Amino acid sequence: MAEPREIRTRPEPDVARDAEPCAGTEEPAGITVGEVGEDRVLAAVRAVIDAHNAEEPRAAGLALPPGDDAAVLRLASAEAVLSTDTMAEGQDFRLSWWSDPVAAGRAVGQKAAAQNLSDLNAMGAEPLALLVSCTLPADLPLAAVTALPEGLTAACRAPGAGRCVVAGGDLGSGPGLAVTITAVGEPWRPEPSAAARPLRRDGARPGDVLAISGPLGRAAAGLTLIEAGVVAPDARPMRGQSPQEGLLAACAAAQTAPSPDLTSGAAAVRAGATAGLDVSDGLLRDARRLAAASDVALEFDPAALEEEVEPLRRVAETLRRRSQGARPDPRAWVLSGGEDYALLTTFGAAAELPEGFRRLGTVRAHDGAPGVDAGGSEGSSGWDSLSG
Ligand SMILES: Nc1ncnc2c1ncn2[C@@H]1O[C@H](COP(=O)(O)OP(=O)(O)OP(=O)(O)O)[C@@H](O)[C@H]1O
Ligand SMILES: Cc1ncc(C[n+]2csc(CCOP(=O)(O)O)c2C)c(N)n1
Ligand SMILES: [Mg+2]
Repeated sequence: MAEPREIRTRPEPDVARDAEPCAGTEEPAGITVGEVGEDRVLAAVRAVIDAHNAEEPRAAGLALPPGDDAAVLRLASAEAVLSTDTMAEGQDFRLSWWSDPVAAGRAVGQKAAAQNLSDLNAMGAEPLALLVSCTLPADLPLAAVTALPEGLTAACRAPGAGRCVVAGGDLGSGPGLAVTITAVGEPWRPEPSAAARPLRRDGARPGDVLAISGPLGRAAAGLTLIEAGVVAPDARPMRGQSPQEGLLAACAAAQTAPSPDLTSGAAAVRAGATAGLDVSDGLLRDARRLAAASDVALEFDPAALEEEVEPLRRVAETLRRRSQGARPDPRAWVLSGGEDYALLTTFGAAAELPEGFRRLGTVRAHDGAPGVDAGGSEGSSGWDSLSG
């Protein structure tokens, strides 16, 4: 019989098994997925997903719900927008960050959904369905797996994603927890009678304004804070906290359960954005991708970058005080941290930036090769999914 895997302060298995049942199932707390087997894990997962899919307007979009070899989705548009992304234990999160398997499962589910929803948002598309494939170690507590769809469906209830169903998935076993999501969407229209126009990376033109839709560097700061044991992974900003504790909690939340603004893609399309992508691998690395696709140079405004870095200097200061030997670099968090899921966008010079967008710089013609000018920090590499 497989022992439940180490999730920091998890109770001793025999004690846990006599305790309250696992949420949403009749199983004792602490029982593992290997002990209950595929059918019972699937039943627990489906209970959460089916309840989510049954609510209007989502139910109206599912012509055939999960349960057959594939689901059938109703599309209004002639074009679908497709994206996929994997989150793997060790590379994207550590289960050892959490003491509670339910909190761990919820956060992993929310982040896996959020990073995929962010990619659709970055295409100017409305998310309609997710397919969720899970690799589960046999010794993972069932409670963590039941919590996964709770995190997924919570992410789908964010403004901008309200029509998104979970159309199915797959369960398999392997040495580490991994969640792969495929997301399906439809491009937003600038206005009801206009043709759909996905937000691509290749439309930036010299003279355009470069803008960003959300905070930068927080997820990277959160990763450092959590790894140093300075902030708990489930810390969340709350009323009554000091502004500094609230900021530290916002960094933890940005890392473990990001909630990108999923209305920003539609807003960018309506405001006539010329190009856009979401910042997942670091501002400069992703900006270089946009510059290369559009064959332009992106010039960052030093004062605008400083505004992003400034609040994180206070985070770095707390980290230095509370964790001996820590050498945080708040500028590197902003420029190359990654996992921000903010929308980096370009607009024509005359366009009014939509609410929530801040100006970051200017698009210029390049003098030889596309690239970015960030006041001497251009060498910063960002995240590489194979070499870290
Ligand atoms: N194994 C693969 N097979 C086919 N296409 C791939 C594969 N891996 C990546 N791609 C394609 O390469 C492009 C860039 O991939 P990348 O993962 O960098 O996309 P992204 O969504 O911007 O990044 P992130 O994963 O950080 O969100 C995407 O269009 C993606 O579909
Ligand atoms: C344990 C642990 N180690 C490192 C990181 C940092 N990290 C992981 S993926 C990624 C970029 C986006 O990836 P992708 O392009 O695959 O979506 C970054 C910056 C983390 N979150 N947890
Ligand atoms: Mg992306």
